Amino acid sequence: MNSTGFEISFHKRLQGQGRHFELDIQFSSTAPRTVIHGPSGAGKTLCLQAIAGLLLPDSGRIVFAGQPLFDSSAGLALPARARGFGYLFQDYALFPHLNVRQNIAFGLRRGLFNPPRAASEASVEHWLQAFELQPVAGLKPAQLSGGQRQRTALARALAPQPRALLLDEPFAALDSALRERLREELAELLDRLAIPVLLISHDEQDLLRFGQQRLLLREGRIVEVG
Ligand SMILES: Nc1ncnc2c1ncn2[C@@H]1O[C@H](COP(=O)(O)OP(=O)(O)OP(=O)(O)O)[C@@H](O)[C@H]1O
Repeated sequence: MNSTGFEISFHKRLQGQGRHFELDIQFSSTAPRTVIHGPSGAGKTLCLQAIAGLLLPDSGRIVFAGQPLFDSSAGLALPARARGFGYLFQDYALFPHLNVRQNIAFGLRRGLFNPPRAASEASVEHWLQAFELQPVAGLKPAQLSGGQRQRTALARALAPQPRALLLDEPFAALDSALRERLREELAELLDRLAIPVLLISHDEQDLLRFGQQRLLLREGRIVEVG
């Protein structure tokens, strides 16, 4: 039994517009940082969504830290909010009508942890400071730079103290200079937080920086583990 990382084995068939796509995912991981990489269209985002609870597999098991989150044979499918993961979407999915502070606070009010108001405010201030977002705390996402948007989304994912972080191409929306800087910043931050990370990317540099364990995904299957 792997009681610290992911134990994943599931199947999902998606059908749409005369095409179909099959995901048949099997891996287990104990490394603090795992990268799933592979070409565009390989199924990386769908795989991460299934682990997060945003996509329901047809069958199989998804276990984290020894706890089953999905088990088709037992009729178990925990909803996303009960899985305790922080999730960073490829386009960050910030709420456009909320400012930076409100975006970060959102997960605290709605989340599993539901802390008292004072603790929630302290946590938001902590993350504003940690990511140097105080000067833009009152701005809406459309008024932010790419890097500020990414840091806001990361702060929102981290504020509820998730037990693991799921990152979908965290640097893809950034220009190359900023991408390198934020990659370094995030790697250092994650070292300090000691929180398990599952990251998907098709960028070789992400693989080098984050890929303690590397899983190559092709056509819906993990074909290489390194
Ligand atoms: N609802 C759906 N119905 C049918 N096929 C789908 C559906 N959603 C995604 N797909 C297909 O599944 C495949 C995998 O998509 P996915 O977004 O997971 O790829 P990816 O590896 O994350 O790609 P990228 O690196 O470009 O983001 C694609 O071919 C996509 O067209």
